[in-house]
Amino acid sequence: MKITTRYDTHPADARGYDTETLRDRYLIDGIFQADDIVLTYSHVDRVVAGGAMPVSAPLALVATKEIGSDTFLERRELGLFNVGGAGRVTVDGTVYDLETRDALYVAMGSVDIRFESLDSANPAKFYLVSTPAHARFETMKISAAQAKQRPLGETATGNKRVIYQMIHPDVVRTAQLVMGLTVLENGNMWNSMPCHTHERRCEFYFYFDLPDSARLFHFMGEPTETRHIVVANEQAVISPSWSIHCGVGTHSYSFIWAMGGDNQTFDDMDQVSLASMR
Ligand SMILES: O=C[C@H](O)[C@@H](O)CC(=O)C(=O)O
Ligand SMILES: [Zn+2]
Repeated sequence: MKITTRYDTHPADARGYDTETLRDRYLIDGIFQADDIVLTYSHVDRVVAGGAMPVSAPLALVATKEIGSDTFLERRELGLFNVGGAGRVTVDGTVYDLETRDALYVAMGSVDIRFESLDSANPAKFYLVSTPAHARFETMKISAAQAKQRPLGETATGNKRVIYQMIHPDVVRTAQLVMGLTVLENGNMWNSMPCHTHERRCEFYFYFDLPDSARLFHFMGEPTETRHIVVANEQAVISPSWSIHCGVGTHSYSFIWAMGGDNQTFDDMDQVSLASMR
């Protein structure tokens, strides 16, 4: 298991970042490495995000010095989505089989968490997001069919998509974590446009279903100081609470969003008018 630390930034400091510094601070690359768990410990709401890709043998989630407790979930909760082949997650002996796009919420206090692939020729890829928690709720598997679906956008504006709210207060109780999947309809390229901020919560965007030859331009920054990061398939972007988060691809794609912070009120975004953006 590998874990890398990222620190938080003041919006006024981020204005002066060049491309390399922006990528170093906000882009998470190398999420899926065969037979390894690769994590980023962010000081943005202490979110830990990354991937587990078991191929030849099961992988176990263990605590590191960064986590600061005896077990990874002693004072944390975990949300995960399978974006690869059929996979299995075992939580303290209970087995959860996850097809691609199925999600699992793992409760605080769970001790023994193992990831495995059902077919090593088509390995599972588990995208993981963990936030601090101080109360235990129930571990629960959530399939895309169980999600609260929110169709949004239209073809004329290139943003026709369905938001699947999966780890969401209407579906499963959590301490703070909220997660879901957004799928763009083929031929639609814009996500989260018109865009928004929410100072009450940070957000992490993990982009996938993007062909290797395609790229996505993820926009971030204060609404009047926008910057962009060029993103490839299976990369993630850290969005501090002060930043917009939206993007346009050279091909349609999907992404998993995850939020942590003061509330779980999905619809309290501060909408940004296009005319005010710079
Ligand atoms: O605060 C909410 C999050 O940014 C996402 O739910 C937005 C999103 O998936 C979209 O508009 O496509
Ligand atoms: Zn948002």
